[in-house]
Amino acid sequence: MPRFAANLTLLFTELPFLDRFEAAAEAGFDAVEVLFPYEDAAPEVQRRLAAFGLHMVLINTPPPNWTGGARGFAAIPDGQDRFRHDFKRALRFAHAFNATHLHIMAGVADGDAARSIFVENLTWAAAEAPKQSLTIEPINQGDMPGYFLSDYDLAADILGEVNAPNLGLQFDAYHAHKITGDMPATWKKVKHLTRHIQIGGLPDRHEPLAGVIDYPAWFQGLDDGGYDGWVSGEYHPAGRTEDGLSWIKGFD
Ligand SMILES: O=C(O)C(=O)[C@H](O)CO
Ligand SMILES: [Mg+2]
Repeated sequence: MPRFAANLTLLFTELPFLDRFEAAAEAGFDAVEVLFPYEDAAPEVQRRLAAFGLHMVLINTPPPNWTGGARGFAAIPDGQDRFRHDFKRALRFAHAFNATHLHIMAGVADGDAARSIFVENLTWAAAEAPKQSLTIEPINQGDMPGYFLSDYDLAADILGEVNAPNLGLQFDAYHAHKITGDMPATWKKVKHLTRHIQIGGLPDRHEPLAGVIDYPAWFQGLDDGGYDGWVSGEYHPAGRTEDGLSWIKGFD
């Protein structure tokens, strides 16, 4: 089975944020990710990671206000100062947590100006943080209307143009199905670009079980294909988080 991580922004929300680390460790996870770990003091998060033997797989560059606010600044033509300021801050958090990946959020934008500023900002970020793995993630338009990056061909083109060794694709299987209608075929096209995977069930982004996407078969394919990155559960549990974790235990 792949190496699994728990997204603590979406999982274990029965508990206050800082208590989710212990719950994830007790449920059998060795690693976690947190979309926006900017509201709690970094040393407190570090303490929880160490206390429960957890690795931080990923954090995101910050939007100012996640609830109904911006979705990032990397592709916003007049948002370059904001993006660079936020990126440096995000990098400090990523270093403090020893996070494997930092996901750069593009924001809501479209057109040629957005594409060129995205390439420019990614090129700058990759040079600014040569030792940090950076990712970009296509997100479906239904969940995030107007998000700049919602196309895998565009993501592949941009990665090719930036051509930085520390920048790669974040492949969210739930978004991939929503965007292309054929997640396994999309995976085959982009797996060579991918450095992090997230998963969730279809159609409602609940547990990643067998269904529209045959997750048991796909996990086997990841193993057979030698994928050695993390696979993170990023979904809204249908009930109690602990009751829906058969996917980390071989679907028993
Ligand atoms: O929406 C997702 O799938 C993500 O992974 C983003 O990081 C933020 O929502
Ligand atoms: Mg995702």
